[in-house]
Amino acid sequence: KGKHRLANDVERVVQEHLTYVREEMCDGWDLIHEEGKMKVYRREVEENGIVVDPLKIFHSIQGVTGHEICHYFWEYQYRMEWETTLDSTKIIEALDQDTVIFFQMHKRVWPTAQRDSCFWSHIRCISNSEEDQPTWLVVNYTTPHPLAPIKPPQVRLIANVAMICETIINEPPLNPKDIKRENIQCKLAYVAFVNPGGWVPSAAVRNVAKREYPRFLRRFTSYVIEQTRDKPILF
Ligand SMILES: O=S(=O)(CCO)c1ccc(-c2ccc(C3CCCC3)c([C@@H]3C[C@@H]3c3ccccn3)c2)cc1
Repeated sequence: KGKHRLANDVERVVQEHLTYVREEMCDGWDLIHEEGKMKVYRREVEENGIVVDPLKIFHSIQGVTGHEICHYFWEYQYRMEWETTLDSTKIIEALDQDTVIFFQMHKRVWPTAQRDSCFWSHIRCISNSEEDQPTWLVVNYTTPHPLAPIKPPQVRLIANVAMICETIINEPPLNPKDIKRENIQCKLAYVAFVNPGGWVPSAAVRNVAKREYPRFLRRFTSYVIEQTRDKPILF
């Protein structure tokens, strides 16, 4: 199938994330939260008085693959089962079998006005040298759309989010068919650049972010572990 109208944007943003995720975590990033294997980093950034702190979370999940994490993160039908911060989500356009456009209504976070979001969501497998497992990623990137008009008082979020996953196979058995879930783990990097799209009290949005991102990742990864427990491994 030919290239869709946003194919070049998707390519550019995916490459940016792939370059950026490997960036050293020293300069200017504060470790703001740690629980188990999850490390949450943040940089404090304000644009015109609006908090737009970039956020980076590194996590390692036992028993699931990067493909499985990305599958449940990207697929529409599971979203309301793990996303607790949404009032609604729907696909308003499919650009190809790996790229769709979502429109979402986010639950209101007092005292801020209600947010909505419209973003293309792209899933991709990047097979590097054949001996390792491939890298799977999902990118969610804000885009305007005629079916998602801005409707004040709702405020449009500006989000650029990536979930980038590697699959590690510990002590691979001779026959790949014998790989068990206790031999695999997913190492993920989650990057979120979210601009609330309108004024919010800095302290409020920083507290919400500090609480909600780890909670969302905890809940999402537990959901994937549950969903995949008795299923064949999806590499
Ligand atoms: O990973 S995703 O692409 C999953 C797609 O469903 C994604 C995750 C989170 C957001 C998000 C949306 C709104 C808000 C705020 C801004 C002012 C008032 C609400 C926040 C702030 C950071 C805090 C936050 C973090 C996580 C969850 C909810 N709240 C984040 C958007 C997309």
